[in-house]
Amino acid sequence: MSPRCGGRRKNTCGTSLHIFTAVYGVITGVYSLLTIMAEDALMINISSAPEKFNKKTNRRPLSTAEKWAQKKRESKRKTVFEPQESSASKQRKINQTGQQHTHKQKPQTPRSPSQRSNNRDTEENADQGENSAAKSPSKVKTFPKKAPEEHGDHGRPFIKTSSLFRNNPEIPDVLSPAVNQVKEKVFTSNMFEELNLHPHLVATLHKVLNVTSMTSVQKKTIPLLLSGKDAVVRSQTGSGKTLAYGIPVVQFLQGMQPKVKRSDGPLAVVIVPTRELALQSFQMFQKLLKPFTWIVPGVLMGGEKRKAEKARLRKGINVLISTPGRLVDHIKNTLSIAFSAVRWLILDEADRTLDLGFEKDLTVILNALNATGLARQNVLLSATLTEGLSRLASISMKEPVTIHVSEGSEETVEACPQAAPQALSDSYVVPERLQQHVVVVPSKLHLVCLAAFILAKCKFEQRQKLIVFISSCEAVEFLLTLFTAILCEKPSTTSTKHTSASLNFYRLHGNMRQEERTEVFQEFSQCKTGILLCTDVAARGLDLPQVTWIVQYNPPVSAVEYVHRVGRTARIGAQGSSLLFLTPSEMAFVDVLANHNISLSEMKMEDILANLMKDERFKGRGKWDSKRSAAAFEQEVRERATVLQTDFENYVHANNESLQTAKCALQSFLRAYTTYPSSLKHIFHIRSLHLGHAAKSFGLRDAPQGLGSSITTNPANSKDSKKGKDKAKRPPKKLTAKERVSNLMRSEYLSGIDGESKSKKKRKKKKGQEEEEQSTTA
Ligand SMILES: Nc1ncnc2c1ncn2[C@@H]1O[C@H](COP(=O)(O)OP(=O)(O)OP(=O)(O)O)[C@@H](O)[C@H]1O
Repeated sequence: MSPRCGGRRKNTCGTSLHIFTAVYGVITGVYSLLTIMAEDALMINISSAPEKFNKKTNRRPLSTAEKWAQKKRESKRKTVFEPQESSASKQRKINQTGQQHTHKQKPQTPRSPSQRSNNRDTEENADQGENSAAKSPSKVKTFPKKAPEEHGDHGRPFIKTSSLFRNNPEIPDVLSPAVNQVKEKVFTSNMFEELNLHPHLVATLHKVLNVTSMTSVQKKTIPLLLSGKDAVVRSQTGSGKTLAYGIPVVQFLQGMQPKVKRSDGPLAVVIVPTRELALQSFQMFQKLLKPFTWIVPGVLMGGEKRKAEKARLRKGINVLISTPGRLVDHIKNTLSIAFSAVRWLILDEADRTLDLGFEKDLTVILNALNATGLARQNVLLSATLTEGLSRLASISMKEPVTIHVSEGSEETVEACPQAAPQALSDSYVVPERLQQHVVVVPSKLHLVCLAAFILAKCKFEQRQKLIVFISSCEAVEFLLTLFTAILCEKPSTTSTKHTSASLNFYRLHGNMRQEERTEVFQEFSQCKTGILLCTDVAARGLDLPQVTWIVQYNPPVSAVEYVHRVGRTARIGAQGSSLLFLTPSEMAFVDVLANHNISLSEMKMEDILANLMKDERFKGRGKWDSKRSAAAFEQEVRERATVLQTDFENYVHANNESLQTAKCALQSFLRAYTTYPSSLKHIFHIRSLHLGHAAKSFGLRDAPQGLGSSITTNPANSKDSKKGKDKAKRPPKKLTAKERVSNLMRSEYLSGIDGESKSKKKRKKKKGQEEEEQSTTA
């Protein structure tokens, strides 16, 4: 080729290049404008109020008029798009925006498709860079880098996932130390007939309670108690401790001479920490006493009408089951309660009863019982015996025998007089067929991860029954409303594949009315599938049949509470699973559990989120088909998680009421977070929480203002502050850690008089005395 020709050609090429560049510029400009509109529409969608799904397309629709109107408004506020701007400077801007973006949603600079894809790459790279800089790559789990095809290059509408998946702390591998998990055999081959019980009692066990062979703890405890000894009993959750004390009490009472009369009053007193547990024990005694109609069981618990309880006490209750607070209430206010005949005192879940707030009540009860001077048998029971228990044992028992069901078989059951209960408290026993898991989830992703897990279990699997433990009553209420609104939504008519089961949510916490609590307890006991969102009020003793999963959405305050929570499943030899949610900063809790011989296996957050692929309601904006790459799959999962989170946020921000509920729930969560004991503060410290990320887990786009000050305020004072200006002006009372724990406990275990104001107590006392006077004169 000659240089001339070459030159001409060069010139021709140069001219063509100019024309091409101009045309390209126009096309790019138009294309960019269209894309901005599309992107803005997406942003509008993210921040707008929740809208109903379009059943045909299964998308969140946004009318063109809305898009344009919003676009116009947005364009006034936003930086004007400048097509002339060099891509390098635009990239700088984008990077700055990306760096500034923490948890505040800021107006975004519009970007061209290629810039958006670059930005996505940059954001991902930045995140991965941060991660890898801090941690060795082998230990760090990150989402795979996106393939270019997922970045909008195929014209897929773009979903902004960055705020949910960006700037999260890294997730190190869980290294659960190997432990020698202690095992207890649940059943023995021995039958109840061998115990020389009343034949009607044995028949009742067979026919009414449907039990034939004894469990290990029953085999050891029943004969010991029948021999008249005091006992401290520890055996794993769901091993039959209730019958272990119920059978000897009934056997003893039915054989009493002269025959028991109602007018004898209480002969056995059973103290349990929660109302539901009181109800459960009462129902068990009702069944056991069926053939012995002259012995009357009765229950007293907070939330019930005192007047009715008094009337029943006056008529006579022989086996009295009560929560500590309500019994103290009656001891102080009801003249007709007399303990002169009491022969048995049972403290079920004794260590919990001893928890802050109940020790005083227990002292009042013990003093009232001791005043009669009658010989009495005392029994303390729990799956976990703690230090406080030895103190109680020493003041309330005579030479107690400690029963500890240990590894192997019934032969290894130990009965050692005077054994110090705390010697047994280092390693806890969990049911052998319980599969324990832990998942490490950054705060921001907590909400979608829980939702994905619930959908996976209760929507796409058969006959699953879940209990989800949450740290505060307000958070339970909030999640119930949110999940009911978003997860229970009617599925698309176009996809019938995975939409058979509907989700049934229940809730249980200490701020509910008693009738409601009882109703929920009964309903959830009987249901075949459902999700119970609850506080620790349901952690102890409750025997809810066929629970398949325990989810600890907020970590427990101790290893002891962990054991009791997971103990709501895998009961009496059945199978069950548990899942503990931890944030990366809370991972050391795994070691705390390992110190008590509890070992967990890891479940991956990504695997849980991947369950969203089964739910077409949350699908991303592009066309998804299963033949695409693993990275595309990962991206689709992220998009679905973002769609779900967006739905949550839209719901929360739709009106002031839902916004306040979310803020209140976040506040109570933070308040609960301050109540971890000092021994665990290095793991669960309020300072290690990222408030913005925590806010996201309550569907809030920002951390509300003034959170820090409100979480140190006494919640009990909040009502007072509304009463008058003077009170509101007073600086909030700073509480000690102990007071804060105590407040929390009272709200969870409200048992009648706890937590009431002094004036209210006074009024009730006066009313009680009046009633008493009336009834004695009548
Ligand atoms: N010998 C038995 N055979 C079969 N089932 C039994 C037997 N004893 C008790 N059960 C059943 O086992 C379940 C668990 O019993 P229970 O609630 O007494 O356990 P627990 O040890 O008190 O548990 P937790 O420590 O959680 O309070 C109950 O449904 C009970 O009816």
